[in-house]
Amino acid sequence: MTTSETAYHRLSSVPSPPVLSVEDVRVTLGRGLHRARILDGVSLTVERGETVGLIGETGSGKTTLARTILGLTPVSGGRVLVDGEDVTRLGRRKRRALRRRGVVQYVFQDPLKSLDPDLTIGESLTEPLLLQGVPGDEARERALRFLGRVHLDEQLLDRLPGRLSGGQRQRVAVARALVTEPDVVILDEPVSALDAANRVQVLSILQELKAAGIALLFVSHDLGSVAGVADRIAVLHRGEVVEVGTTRDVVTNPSHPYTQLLLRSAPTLRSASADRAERAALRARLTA
Ligand SMILES: Nc1ncnc2c1ncn2[C@@H]1O[C@H](COP(=O)(O)OP(=O)(O)OP(=O)(O)O)[C@@H](O)[C@H]1O
Repeated sequence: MTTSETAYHRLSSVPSPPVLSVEDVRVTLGRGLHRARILDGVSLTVERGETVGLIGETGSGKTTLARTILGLTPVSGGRVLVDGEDVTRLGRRKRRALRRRGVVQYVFQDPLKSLDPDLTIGESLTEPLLLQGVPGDEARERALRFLGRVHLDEQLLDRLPGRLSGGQRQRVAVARALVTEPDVVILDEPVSALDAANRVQVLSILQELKAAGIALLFVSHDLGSVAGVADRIAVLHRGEVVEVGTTRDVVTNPSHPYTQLLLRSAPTLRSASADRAERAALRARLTA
């Protein structure tokens, strides 16, 4: 959907379907004795222009869900609709075509994974567009525009990623995810590897993208960084969504013990660090 179509849907009374709809997804991975259910009946939607935070501890299945949305991990049940198209049923050729269209983009925790170390920043930003057949001049113009959107100077265009700071690299990775004007961007721990100053900068860029109506799925173990950006939060625990609600509701009135535990472990959301005994008691309830 183009930007003007998105604006039309926002202004008109025509209900627009979610840009991303994960429906009762089950994923089983591993072989033999190590085979395990990693996602168990996960459902989640991201509406146009909405930012959804997906939070959960290490091993809860966040990256597996992100990979499933990208069509990289096969499902054993359920479906994933991107702009109404079930990406779990696509053949390899259609999946590649969908990827080339850049409808869903992905930003990794480590920006070096999103950026080819041998390509200049300019080449990294224009590559997805040239693959789509966008003419060189237009691709360069767009690359420059999106570099500006992440508040980076055009002088960086000729540099290699290795000559940028971690924070600059992550902003380039965000710009690269945006150049194809995707319907939804998945950000997998986008600020976890950054220092405090860069974290604040990237989070404020995410706020701007959100204000510009780009749909974001912000994946993180850190409720604190997600809460400042997300409209809604889904909590993943051992492969199941145990709670989903508006950020305000989840933060002020969490219903699941696991969410309560995450909140008590997020010092930025509490005036004082929580009592260790309180957290231990919640953990005991979860493992009981
Ligand atoms: N290919 C695989 N085969 C078997 N098990 C896997 C595979 N990939 C992931 N897992 C397991 O699935 C579970 C969820 O992993 P996943 O990486 O999705 O979690 P996560 O929430 O993203 O964690 P992290 O924050 O550490 O990245 C883990 O227990 C992991 O060991």
